[in-house]
Amino acid sequence: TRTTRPQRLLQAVSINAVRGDPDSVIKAIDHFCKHTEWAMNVGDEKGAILDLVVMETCPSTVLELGTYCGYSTVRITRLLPPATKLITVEMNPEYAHVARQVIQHAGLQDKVCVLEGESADLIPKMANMFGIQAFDFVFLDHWKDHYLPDIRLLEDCGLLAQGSVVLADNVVCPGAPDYLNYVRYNLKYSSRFYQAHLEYTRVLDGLERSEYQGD
Ligand SMILES: Nc1ncnc2c1ncn2[C@@H]1O[C@H](/C=C/CNC(=O)c2cc([N+](=O)[O-])cc(O)c2O)[C@@H](O)[C@H]1O
Ligand SMILES: [Mg+2]
Repeated sequence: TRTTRPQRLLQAVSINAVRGDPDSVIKAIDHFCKHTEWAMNVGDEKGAILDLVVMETCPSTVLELGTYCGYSTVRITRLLPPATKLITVEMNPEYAHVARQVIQHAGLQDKVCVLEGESADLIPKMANMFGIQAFDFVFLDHWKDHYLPDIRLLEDCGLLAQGSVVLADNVVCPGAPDYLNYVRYNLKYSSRFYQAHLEYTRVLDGLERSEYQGD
């Protein structure tokens, strides 16, 4: 049977990227998506904004929803100090398997936990599973209609604290209007928009950074 896009992306990484070198993994995926086959990774332009927000946040605990092939997982984790942990949630077992191999190729497997399952099922279990209080940084890049229910679930589970930063991909394209409305017109968040383009295209898109103001 034909290979899947994630499998073809992984093959490009294993052929073109240097083992243990996260930047070469990122470059190999961006090259694959620009010259061979588009894939829904956050990409290089929005990825540079993601890098800046991660670096200014200096998070100790990180959550990502929607691992896909692990591109943004590698982007974020390569910037984290040794003691930190990143939890990334992926409901598709085949994508999770590809992501684990991409993360391993980057040499970042010891700093990442790829959790297989649906975010709504796993979020309520995280505090106990990992002995954490709150997430310092959350990256939303899963189904766009899950952004709003999942940020509310994170609040209800006490997994956001004052200063927690939530960064959401694709708030213009494909868009997450209910989520945007919630974080922009709600005193619990201080929100700002970073204009950019949809990965590997000239279509307008952007990221929304929302800082939790505390209960
Ligand atoms: N509730 C949940 N729990 C766990 N994993 C979940 C989940 N919902 C979705 N996922 C996973 O997250 C990824 C989906 C991403 C949707 N992005 C997109 O649909 C998307 C589309 C475009 N686009 O169309 O141009 C551009 C982009 O940057 C995009 O992120 C898939 O790997 C999927 O299995
Ligand atoms: Mg995205």
